[in-house]
Amino acid sequence: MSAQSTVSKLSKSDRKLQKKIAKSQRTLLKHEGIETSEKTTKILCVNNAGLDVGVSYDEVHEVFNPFGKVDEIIMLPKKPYAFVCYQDLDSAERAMNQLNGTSLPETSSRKQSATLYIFFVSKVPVGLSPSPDLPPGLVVRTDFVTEEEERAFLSAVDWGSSPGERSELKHRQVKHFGFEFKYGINDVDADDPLPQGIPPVCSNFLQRALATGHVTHYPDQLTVNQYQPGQGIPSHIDTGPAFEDSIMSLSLGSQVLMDFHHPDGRQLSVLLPPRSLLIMTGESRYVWSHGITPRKSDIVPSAEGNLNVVPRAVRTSFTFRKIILPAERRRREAQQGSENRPTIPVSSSEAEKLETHHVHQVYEEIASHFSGTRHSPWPRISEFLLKQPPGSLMADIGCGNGKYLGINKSLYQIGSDRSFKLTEICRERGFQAFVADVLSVPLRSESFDVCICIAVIHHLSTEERRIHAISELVRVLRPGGQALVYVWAMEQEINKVKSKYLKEKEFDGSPSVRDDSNSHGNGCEQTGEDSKQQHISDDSGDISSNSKHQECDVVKSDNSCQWTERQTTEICDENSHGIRQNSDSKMKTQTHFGDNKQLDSSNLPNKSSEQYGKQPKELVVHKNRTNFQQQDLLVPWQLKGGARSEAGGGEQVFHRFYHVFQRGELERLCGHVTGCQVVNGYYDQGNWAVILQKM
Ligand SMILES: O=C(O)CCC(=O)C(=O)O
Ligand SMILES: [Fe+2]
Repeated sequence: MSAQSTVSKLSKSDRKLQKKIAKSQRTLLKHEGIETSEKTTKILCVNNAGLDVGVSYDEVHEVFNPFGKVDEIIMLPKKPYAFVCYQDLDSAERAMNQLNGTSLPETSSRKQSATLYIFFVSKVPVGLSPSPDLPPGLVVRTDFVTEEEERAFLSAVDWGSSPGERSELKHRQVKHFGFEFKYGINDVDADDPLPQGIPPVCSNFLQRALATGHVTHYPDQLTVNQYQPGQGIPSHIDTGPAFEDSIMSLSLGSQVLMDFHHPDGRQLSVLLPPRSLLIMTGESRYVWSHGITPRKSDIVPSAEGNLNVVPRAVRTSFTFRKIILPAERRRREAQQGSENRPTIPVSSSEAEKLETHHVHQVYEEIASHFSGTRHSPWPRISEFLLKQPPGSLMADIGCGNGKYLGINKSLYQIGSDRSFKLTEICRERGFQAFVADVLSVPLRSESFDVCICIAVIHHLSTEERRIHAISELVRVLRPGGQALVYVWAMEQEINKVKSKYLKEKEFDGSPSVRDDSNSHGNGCEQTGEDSKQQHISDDSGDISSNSKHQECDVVKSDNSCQWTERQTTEICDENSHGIRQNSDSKMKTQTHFGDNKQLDSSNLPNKSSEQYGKQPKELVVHKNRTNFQQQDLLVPWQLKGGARSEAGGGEQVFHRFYHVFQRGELERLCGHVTGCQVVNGYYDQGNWAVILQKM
């Protein structure tokens, strides 16, 4: 019988189901990179059985378990699908045949019934199976110790003795040798060695590890971690100033997938088989964070290319490090302090670099915490929006968490922000938002009646770039259209009246996040301390940092994605240099603004290089709630009250670049942009504002 005649024999409802399944497959392939397998596999991808649909783990188990032994159910935060992994192919096939197209009924957490569309998978999202690539500086040597050595290592650790040297952390058991790693302070005390040094059983192994050439110092500190199946370690970077560069981890007893995250959003999972040695140096040690997602099994491709679910057994890892002695540490810190302090950029490429590190990456990291402190719209901005005639087309360039997108519901409005995570928050709140840089707004010229740009331009680090941003706002406006621009003012005290930003200090004597009324990205709190690389395996009970990565690194849910794409293309100027997210590489935060030709070839004044000559001028860290001492500075943002960075928490203090504006400066910059005029300029609570009109 030909395939054609089989198809024609299908009932109408079967054909409808086939269509729905095919559509579901296409969506998951396009947006999540999940490929359907033609062959039967043990792993089913079940669309509409995910957490995002309001389906629980128990429900999935109850429905799929009757068809055979379920090894693992994997559900990812904010995803509409689940993976059901069976022990054998027959069970997976039976479940597929019986359940495809059936529905889970409505529940209190699910307003509608959920129809299941199921297919076999040959590939699972990044993070669930090992990647062939490794972060730079990372080496994995398989079979580095024999089974006999493995047994000897394991029996050298007496878990029962020496209370104080051993701790039962919520997610694993830990024992230290040489020096205790103190999780409370994320550091070691070099002046307080433990009575027991690295066990002699390790000597032979350590000689061999040094002979690989990847390790430069003989270790003097050992942390033994023991994980039961289902346990893990939160994502972290081992404290930079505490240990030398090379860190080694020997895996014993069980395989595990170790997850690596780059601050730009890339993520990889590395398979660590039992008896393998992992060595982290350079970028993989200092820039990427590593962690283990608490799961009972790992998905590992077999030699034939099938996906296998491999249960985890008890895994014991020996992590060897060399501590940096206090005098050397002080010397390095002093040297680093003078070398690494960012300077005021004198070229476009320096400016890009500074903004990447001290604006874009910071907002990506602090997005949720930042958004949580940004609720109340500023009255004069609301007033401006409410004045716009119904049906006007409004763009909010640098819309943050979208707090101005819902003010005037009679407008057609769209937001853009450089931070992917902030646009995601906008979408969760039901607003349209896309990722774009203010220097290259992918909106058609002369198409908007009104646009606002609140607390954005002060994050640009040269005058050319600030002028260019204003010219982008003017470009998208139709003739007669108006733009409202707000920037942070250098003057925080006018006629002896202090801004709310300064006054906040007097409120309770300490800076806090309760400065929502003074929003616009300025309100922040300070510690006065410089940020440090930190070891954050605090095990304070929160392992959510791991799942957070998965949440934020996968592509947007298909509905919002299609919706946003459609809206963007409708008003997108083909010729503008828009940022597009690269959903294949999942490098959301490393999108660069396109073509800066306009910027470099323009005859705009190059103030920065003239002004500061050839000597690099260091950026100072501003002390929050005080008057500004200079115009270009770094403003600290501290994650507080249990807030964690999106990358898992390592650094708690972030520094954002600001150029605070002097009186008249914003108007002067607008004067460099042709085709517009300033119709109003005013001071509003520590900010300078202008209303520009396109001529
Ligand atoms: O278990 C492992 O392999 C890693 C342990 C680790 O990262 C640590 O203790 O810092
Ligand atoms: Fe570590």
